[in-house]
Amino acid sequence: MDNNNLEHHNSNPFEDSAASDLPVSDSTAVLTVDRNATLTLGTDALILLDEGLRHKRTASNFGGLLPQLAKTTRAIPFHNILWAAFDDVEVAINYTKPTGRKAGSCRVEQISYAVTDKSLHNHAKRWVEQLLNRAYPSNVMRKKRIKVLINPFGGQGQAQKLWTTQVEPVLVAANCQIDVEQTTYRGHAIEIAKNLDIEAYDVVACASGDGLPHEVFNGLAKHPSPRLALRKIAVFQIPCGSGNAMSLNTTGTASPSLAALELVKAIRAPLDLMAISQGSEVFYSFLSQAVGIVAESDLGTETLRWMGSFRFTWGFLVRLVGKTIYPAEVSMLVDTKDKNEIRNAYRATAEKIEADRLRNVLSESRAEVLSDQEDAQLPPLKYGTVNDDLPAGFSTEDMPNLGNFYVGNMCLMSADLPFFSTSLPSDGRMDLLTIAGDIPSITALRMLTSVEEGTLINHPEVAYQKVLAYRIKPRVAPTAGLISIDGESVPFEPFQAEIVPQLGTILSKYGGYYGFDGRKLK
Ligand SMILES: Nc1ncnc2c1ncn2[C@@H]1O[C@H](COP(=O)(O)OP(=O)(O)OP(=O)(O)O)[C@@H](O)[C@H]1O
Repeated sequence: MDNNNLEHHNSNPFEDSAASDLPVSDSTAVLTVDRNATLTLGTDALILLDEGLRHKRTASNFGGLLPQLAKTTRAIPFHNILWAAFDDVEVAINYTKPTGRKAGSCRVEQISYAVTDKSLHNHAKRWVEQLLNRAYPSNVMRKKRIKVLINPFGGQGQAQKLWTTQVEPVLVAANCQIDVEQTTYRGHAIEIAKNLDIEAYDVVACASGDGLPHEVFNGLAKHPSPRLALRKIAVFQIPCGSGNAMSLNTTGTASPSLAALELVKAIRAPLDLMAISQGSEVFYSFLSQAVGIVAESDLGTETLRWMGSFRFTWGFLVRLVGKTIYPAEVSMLVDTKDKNEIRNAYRATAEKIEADRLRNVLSESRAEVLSDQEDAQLPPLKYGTVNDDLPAGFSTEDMPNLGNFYVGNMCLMSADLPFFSTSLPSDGRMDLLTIAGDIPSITALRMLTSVEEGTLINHPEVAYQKVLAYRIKPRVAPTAGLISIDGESVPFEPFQAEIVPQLGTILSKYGGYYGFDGRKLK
């Protein structure tokens, strides 16, 4: 059963239905503790059977004055269990409990029971280890060593508070080793990642928007052993910014506390990065590049921050309906432009990964260390820079009516907007879509609904292709538009991008995909 479903089904933790989960025949799964309680390792959850702890206020016991013994059962999904220990006196279990509307957040709780019967101590020790094995399947790293970077200005200044109240307690309760640093200037995260002791950490977690992960990938790329640094250190976002696409794609949530749980439980996965060449610079993008409507919606709506994530949708709508165009010359090295092929391949991959994920057999498809054949340095650009002659194999198209040029390496670009539904973290390709700017307004409005459903690819007016590289030259004056790379503004000048397969590493709840259900593409 999906852990998520389990969480929802058991939103009332004292639900008796969980009792059917008990594997009564396996005595090693059961630990009897004091107060006549039993703790049992079920299929997906720890089942707690505790008698006589609840004093109910009912008419029959004089409004609670007489204690009423009630048999109670609590199910705690293994996924929510952060840590367990037995110290020869007590078994203590830390876990997260769903809280908030629609369980949109969680908080740390602890249960503890004494085991006074000494003859049970050896069994208690083994039982706790079994519980930890279920809470942390073999593909999930325990006690991660995490470098935490906090952008004090992230999310309109909320990041530090969100970290302290919602995230740190989860990581502490999971016995993670944490080392916290606030960024003090723009670009600070690049410096920190560049100088990171990569043997001392497993993860860099950014309590920020998408800006800090972008800097961390680029900082690791400047490390003395860049390829090893990008391979060994997993980059993670704790959603504390205004744009939290990375977290939405890798954890399925923009709630800092729920993302913290995924930081504890997610598995490592390779991520393709995109090498961007613009002017004399070369840097890496992990998320997206946009020219035209999306860039304007993202970057040109700062004054509408009060709208929250809706400002993006609003900006998009205004520009779509206004039929804004951004003429450009686009050259692409296309892998496939056959939408059927793209959809079918995605569906097959997503189904396989999801099935493995539910059976906990997903594991990182790549060694954590570089092999002898692999170079420790960054791979050279395959297609040169934007200043070189166009390499062979690129097809060039003049797009005088271009409205939207959007390239993605992840599925969701903001909450509920899966622009790139067929995107995969490491398929060695970028998803590139173009839409003319002068389409009828009614078509534009329909497209917006399709974006929300993840079916934008299905529109005949949308060109959707998987590409290995591209170059775009905007044909309007340099002051005429905006270009957004990973949500940050770059000069309105030609640039070139190429995919660098599996260069980076992330922690992801979904492993090799972003959780988008391929059946929705029909
Ligand atoms: N102390 C600081 N002072 C100024 N800028 C900072 C500081 N720390 C980080 N930054 C910069 O803030 C930028 C945005 O960061 P981030 O994405 O984490 O936040 P955000 O709330 O989503 O903001 P935005 O909407 O501006 O992208 C990054 O480019 C980063 O370099």
